[in-house]
Amino acid sequence: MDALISQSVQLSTWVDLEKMARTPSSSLRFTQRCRGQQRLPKRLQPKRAAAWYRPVSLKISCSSENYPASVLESGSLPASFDQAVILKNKADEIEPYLDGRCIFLVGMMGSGKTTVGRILSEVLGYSFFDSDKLIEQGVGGTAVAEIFKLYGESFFRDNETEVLRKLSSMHRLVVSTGGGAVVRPINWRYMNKGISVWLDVPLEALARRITAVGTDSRPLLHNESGDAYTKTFRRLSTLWEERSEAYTKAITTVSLENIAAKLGDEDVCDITPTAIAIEALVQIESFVKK
Ligand SMILES: Nc1ncnc2c1ncn2[C@@H]1O[C@H](COP(=O)(O)OP(=O)(O)OP(=O)(O)O)[C@@H](O)[C@H]1O
Ligand SMILES: O=C(O)C1=C[C@@H](O)[C@@H](O)[C@H](O)C1
Repeated sequence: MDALISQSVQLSTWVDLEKMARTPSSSLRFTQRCRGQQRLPKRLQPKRAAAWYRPVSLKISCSSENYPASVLESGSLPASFDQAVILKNKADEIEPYLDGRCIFLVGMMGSGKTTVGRILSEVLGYSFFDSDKLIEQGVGGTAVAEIFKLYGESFFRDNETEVLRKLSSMHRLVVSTGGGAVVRPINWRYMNKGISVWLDVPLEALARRITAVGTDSRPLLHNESGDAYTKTFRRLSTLWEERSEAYTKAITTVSLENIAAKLGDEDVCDITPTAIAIEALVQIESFVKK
């Protein structure tokens, strides 16, 4: 036990968070889906994810600076409209209301916390942290799957709580949390010092994304049988039953089904990370302006 304790995260020594947080993400790039992409049968679609979106130059886009950022709320977003402009306008509009509060993204594994979190940090001029990565650094660069194997899940969870505690005392961060961070009530005390945002993605879409990138780095998906999609979907369903209620403790929710309905998309997998980031800002706005 002593050995375990001595290996637990010493945040003050393993990473200078304060210093890193003073350096906001530098590359300001925005993304947009390639609309011309050929449709494949659903089960073959996951590989689209990585190539889905292309960078959009903000300089070119900014000509339509005063376009109403509430366009997504009204559900009237034209398919070809430059989402990067809407995103940037919305970020500029709400940033002063945040008062430097951190944004904690929660959601099942594969829900896009890292992808969307990076976009949000860039447009808000915040720093981005991935709590899984911080835990790995704290355990000498050991991968999450290895930490589970060597020391067990509760060791991992203790370190996760410590990381969240530390991050919650800081400002101007966007944090991508681990999929299971919602389970411990104490973590909510830390995350809700800032603004928590639940990315609510249907299980089928999660299973497709995760199958596309593989389950090696996700220890909780290792013990199922069957083909990759089926076992991922099955395990996600069990985790969902255990956790769905916990996710509702988030201060705000971004539902991909709601976005799909607003945009007229029939498939949640067609929603770009940029559109999800816009909706996150819209939801955060309704909380901070309350
Ligand atoms: N809107 C999206 N559409 C399609 N694919 C996406 C979208 N958002 C993320 N992805 C893809 O899904 C996978 C998981 O995304 P990401 O790593 O951002 O999720 P996460 O919630 O941080 O996952 P984890 O909790 O397991 O670390 C990645 O391959 C990413 O490219
Ligand atoms: O859903 C979960 O419990 C996890 C998700 C990952 O982000 C990691 O935090 C870890 O693999 C556990």
